[in-house]
Formats: sequence, C-alpha cells, structure tokens
Amino acid sequence: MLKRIDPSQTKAWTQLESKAREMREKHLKDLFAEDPNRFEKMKREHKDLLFDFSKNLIDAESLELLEELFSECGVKEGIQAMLSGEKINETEGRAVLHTALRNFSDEEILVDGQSVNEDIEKVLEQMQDFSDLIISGNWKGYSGKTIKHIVNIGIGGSDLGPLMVYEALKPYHNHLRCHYVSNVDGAHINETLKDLDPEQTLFIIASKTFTTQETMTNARSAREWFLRSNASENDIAKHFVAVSTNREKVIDFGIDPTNMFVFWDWVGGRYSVWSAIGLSLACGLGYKNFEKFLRGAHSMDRHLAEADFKNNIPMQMAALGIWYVNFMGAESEAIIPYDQNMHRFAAYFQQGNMESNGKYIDRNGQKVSYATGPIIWGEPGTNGQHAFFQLMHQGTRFIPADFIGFAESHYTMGDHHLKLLSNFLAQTEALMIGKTKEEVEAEMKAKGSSEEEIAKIAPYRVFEGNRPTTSILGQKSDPESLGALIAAYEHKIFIQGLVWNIYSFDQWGVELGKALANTILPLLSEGGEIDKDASTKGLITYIRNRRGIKG
Ligand SMILES: O=P(O)(O)OC[C@H]1O[C@](O)(CO)[C@@H](O)[C@@H]1O
Repeated sequence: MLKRIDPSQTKAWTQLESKAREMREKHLKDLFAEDPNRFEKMKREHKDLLFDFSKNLIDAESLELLEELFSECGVKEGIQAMLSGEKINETEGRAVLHTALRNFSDEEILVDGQSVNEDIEKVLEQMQDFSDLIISGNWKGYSGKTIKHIVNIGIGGSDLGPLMVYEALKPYHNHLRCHYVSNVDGAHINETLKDLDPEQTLFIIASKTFTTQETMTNARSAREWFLRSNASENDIAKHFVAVSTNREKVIDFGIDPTNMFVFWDWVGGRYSVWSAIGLSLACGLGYKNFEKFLRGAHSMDRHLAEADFKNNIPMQMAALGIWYVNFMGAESEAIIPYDQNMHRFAAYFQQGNMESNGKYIDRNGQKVSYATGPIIWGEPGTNGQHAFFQLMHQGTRFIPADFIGFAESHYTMGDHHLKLLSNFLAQTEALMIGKTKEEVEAEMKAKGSSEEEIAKIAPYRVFEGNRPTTSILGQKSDPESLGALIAAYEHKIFIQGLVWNIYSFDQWGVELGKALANTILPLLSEGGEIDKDASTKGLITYIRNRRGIKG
C-alpha cells in the first residue's frame, strides 16, 4: 500500500514555499558566480549519459528540503512497493511491473505469490524466434514471398512507444520497413497501405484490451484490404499477429492464438514498449538491439533502486519538476531533443506524463489543493528555435526545459553535428544568462546606432535570462542509452505521482469521451432524435445535413 500523505500538509512543503520566495529573487548567473564548482556538484552520470542539473534555479538547501518532502511522502517505500510487485495501482487492483519486463537480474518477481519471470522469458523467446524468422526471410507470406513491411496497428501506448523508438533508432533499422497506424481517421491506414504489397506485408495488431475502437477499426480495414488481394481467410495466419492481454478477443477477431504474443494486466499501456508491444522493434531493429534497449532500461532501474536521493537521477528529475510546478509556478515542461530521429520523444512522454499524472483526485479520494502533472510539450531542436523559442526566451511564461543530445552522430556528412550541438549549448546558455540592457546598449553603440535608436529598440533586445534547463548528453544515440533515458523519465513520473498522492497508473479520465463517442456514432449514421446540449446538437445537425442524412 502506498502512503496517503497530503504533501501540502508536510513540514517540508511549508519550508519549500518560503525557500521558493527566496529563490525567485535569485539569478542563475549569480548561482554560478557564487560557486565555481556548481557544474561538478550538480552533474550526475549514468553509464554514457550525463545529466547536467546545474542550470536549474535551485540550490543545495532547496534540494535538501525536497529530499525531506520525498521522505515524508514515502517515496522510497513507494518505489520498493512498485519494484516488488505490490498492487499499487489500487483503483484497478493491479501491480505495476514494467520493470520486470527488463529484469536481467536473478531476482524473482512475484504477483499474487506467483513468479512472473518464466512467463516473461517465454514471450521474449517467442519474440526472438519470430523476429528471426521474419528478418531471415524464412517466414513466407501466402504467395511464398518474404515479408518486407510490418504495419503495427495500435494507439496510445500500443503505438507511441514502438513508433518513437523505431524512429529514434533509425541507424539500426534493418531491411524491413515498419509503419505505425493509430488514428481512426481513414487517412492514416489508407495512406500507409497505398504503396504496400499485401503479399509482403505483416500486420501486428497491438492492443492491451483488444477492444479499442480505433485499433479494431483499423485492424478490420487492414484485413479487408488484405483479403482484396488474392489471399483467402486461410492466409490470414501468415500476415496477422496479435499482441494483447485478451486471448478471447484475439481469437474472436480471427487471429490464430499461436500467432499471439501475450502481456499482462500489470503492464500499463504507456509503459508497455518493453513488452511484446515492442514486437515491431524486435523485427525492425533485430532482437539483439531490442534486448540492448531493455538492458539499458534495466540499468536505470537498478540505479533507481540503489542510489541515494542526491545521486539518484530520476529522483533529481522528479524533485526539480515538483520544485518548478508546485513552488515556482511552472505550468509546463518542454522536452527538446537535439536529435531529429527523436522527433516523437516529447509526444511519447505527453502520454507517459499527462495520462499518468494529469489527475486532481488524490489517494484519499479527495480533490487536491496543489498542482499535479504539468503540460508536456516539445519538438526537436533546432526546429523549435525557429518556432517557439521566442516565447521561451522573452515570453511571460516560466518553462523549465530538458535539452537532450549526443556527442557523436551516426551521420558523418559535413559539419552538421557540431552545428547542431553548438545550437544546443548556445540555447541553454542564452536561456540562462540572457542579455542585459547595458550589454545591448553597448553593442548598439559600437555598431553606430544613434542615441534615439538605442532608446527605442534596446528594450526589445534585452533577455532577462534565468530560464532553467537540464542538459542531458550521451555518447551516441543507441538502444542502451535510449532505454536508460526512457526509464529515467518513467521513474521521474512515478516518483512525482507518489509525492502528489495520486494514482499514476490508471487513466479513468479517458473513459467519458470514449463512451460519449459511442452514443454519437449512431446519431451520425442513422439519424434519430438528438438528446444533447445545444452546441453538440447543432454540430451533429451540421454534419448530418452536409452528409445528406435525414434527422
Ligand atoms: O492497448 P489498448 O488497450 O488498445 O489501449 C490503447 C490506449 O488507450 C488508453 O487506454 C487510453 O487512451 C491508453 O492508456 C492505452 O495506451
């Protein structure tokens, strides 16, 4: 059982509030001037990864108070409860064991007194055998041709994880091409399938529940598309496999259960990339790379369990997030990878973070009186610089940002990579130091601007700076580093949920919209009386009229 402490009633919380008033008067530049060893003291390393926390608007005393807050809220005990398989997802009565999926230690993990180790190993073996068959070409489609294209049909956690990782690890792609269809908008599946050959295409229907409207609609359309070729129902087994926890529904859909890869209710959708949901990755990157990805995450799990607060990377990330959201007034966090291939990383953690911690009811069933999960957003640098960085530098919002990059690139053409990295470093520097009025005026004067021009334009060219960033650097983007990085963010989210006294592993907030969509669908296709509010009714009527449906 997790503790049920209202964090705002703790001793540390009140102290943090007064500490934050003090810190709001400080400038990051001064913190660096006061302590020349700030970088050395505030950087943390894990394997190849370097986390530089020094450009954050925080000092040692604030971090000590956050450590106290963590201890008052039972963070360590909460982590232990998760790792040991306790049913900490209490609103769904489930354990939370994505860490077990990447557990390469001998430690046995029990759910309801039963070890899950063997089940996990079995599925990993099945994934390895299957991906080897597909990659080697020994798995043949119905006409005897090898598979060239894999289409993963899923949504949310059954899509974003594999898609993000497949994109991020482009240099590791083999000859197969993986595609990801998620949106129920027919554009998605049509545009994906239009250039594919059914004889050489394999579909992975990925859905934890196997009931999700978008996925089942796309899966049915994929089957129809497949059967429109010369294929028959008997050929489906060679072209459709399923990843799910729901065997019955998989069979109902017509997929041979021998072509089913299982996972379990103790794997949350948004934490499922480590499970058989990663099947497209095992195929498209090769099983060895998938395993390296799991091992990278496992190393971060060990680090989480073993390192003390000061040296614990996910704990430091979580502490900073809480500091900014609850004490410094931040509403959002930006994630900006200086790595084009990581272009879906922020989108992935939108779900990871916002579906986990976007909650206002606490573990006592009461409405919270403090802010919980922030808005997560971001795009790769340098593109972001030419889009939203204006607001980050001179806007009225306070936006802590993570910058992620790698010392080396897989791509050796020209000097792209050094230019990319120089932008990364320049932006974090600029966000921190800003540019004073005096500096602007002196610069304009040196360039020959008149006094009048300086007075008029200088205010627009001043940057206050003092905008916090965390820089995360690795050697080279690879499966292990990516695994470790994702795990660090996952743990950050969980730790924050522990402190905020919320349940991070359910997602009741997505249900209402799903249920209402089911009431609207027949109104759009069949007509009938519309018992809805005036706006929804008006919109339904508009669509009906435009589509020629009589009311
Ligand atoms: O894998 P499933 O069951 O199709 O669910 C897909 C997604 O839908 C949600 O349940 C709600 O959006 C997510 O948590 C999940 O990742």
